[in-house]
Amino acid sequence: MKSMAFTQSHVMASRRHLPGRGLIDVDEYSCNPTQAFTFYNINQGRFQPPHVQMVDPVPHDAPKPPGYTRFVCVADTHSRTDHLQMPYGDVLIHAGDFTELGLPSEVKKFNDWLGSLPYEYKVVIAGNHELTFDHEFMADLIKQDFYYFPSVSKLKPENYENVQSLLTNCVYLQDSEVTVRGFRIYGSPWQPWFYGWGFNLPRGQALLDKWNQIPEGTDILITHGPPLGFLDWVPKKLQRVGCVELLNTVQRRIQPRLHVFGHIHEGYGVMADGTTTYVNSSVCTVNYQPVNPPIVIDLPTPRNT
Ligand SMILES: Nc1nc2c(ncn2[C@@H]2O[C@H](COP(=O)(O)O)[C@@H](O)[C@H]2O)c(=O)[nH]1
Ligand SMILES: [Mn+2]
Ligand SMILES: [Mn+2]
Repeated sequence: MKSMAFTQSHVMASRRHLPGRGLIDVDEYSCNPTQAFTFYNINQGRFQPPHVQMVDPVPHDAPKPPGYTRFVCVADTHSRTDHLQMPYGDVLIHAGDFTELGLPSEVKKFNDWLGSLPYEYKVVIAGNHELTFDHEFMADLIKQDFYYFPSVSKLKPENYENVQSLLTNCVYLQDSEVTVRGFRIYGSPWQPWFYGWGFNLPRGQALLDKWNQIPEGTDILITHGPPLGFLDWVPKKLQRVGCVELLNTVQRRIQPRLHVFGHIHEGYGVMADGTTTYVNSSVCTVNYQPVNPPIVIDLPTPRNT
């Protein structure tokens, strides 16, 4: 795919030509995303240029155009922010996996880092590594005889029950929304089951039930995992692992301007489909080295703000 310079006018022009928005059903290829990608690519050209393109992110030193809001997107920092160079911007978005295990000490360290950053707004969701944020996961964990996560298992409930309250330096979203600078931003931590971490759900109806909670009119969607076909390739397995129902929800119902995620560290980068810009902002590589720079995206600020 060839790279293009991202312009919002390109997006606005293409948005008008999309088919009507509809209710999403479970996809027939839901449980096999690699097969889904192949089928939809060959039969529908769904992931092909000219609509689908790689995008060059905005250089960190580029001046912000007048009337725009600058978003600085990160994910998968995994408690490794000490040497991260953060660019200028208005709104920080963190798309989950800010810790290794969701230990309160890690959450406090992350919150201190957030407090040191100058952004006007900081919007954060959890990922599968924020184990203590998933109450059902924690309830199951403490019932088990064999503990997969010993340092988490030995936490006392009173030390993690209100772990969200440690995030005093950001807006934390969990299947919820916030409006900043006129942008409606919705965040959700869920991703397809993979080795029983936090916020894991089976592919199909269970995940679709979560995506059905995303309100129409959402401008910016933050999820931890990618949708099918956008920055979701796992080279070591030769697999696409994005969520098919998330793709259908994004393209056919929500059509946000921006979708920010992480989780698949190998997929770091930016793509667009003519309506939505997709950002995999994983800072860590697959070997958990925090070397990928934050991704900057400029969007025109809604006029009535
Ligand atoms: N084959 C799959 N690999 C996956 C999936 N989800 C994650 N991964 C791999 O793990 C790393 C890191 O993820 P993390 O959540 O532990 O930080 C990711 O980069 C992939 O290599 C999956 O569903 N299928
Ligand atoms: Mn991660
Ligand atoms: Mn993850």
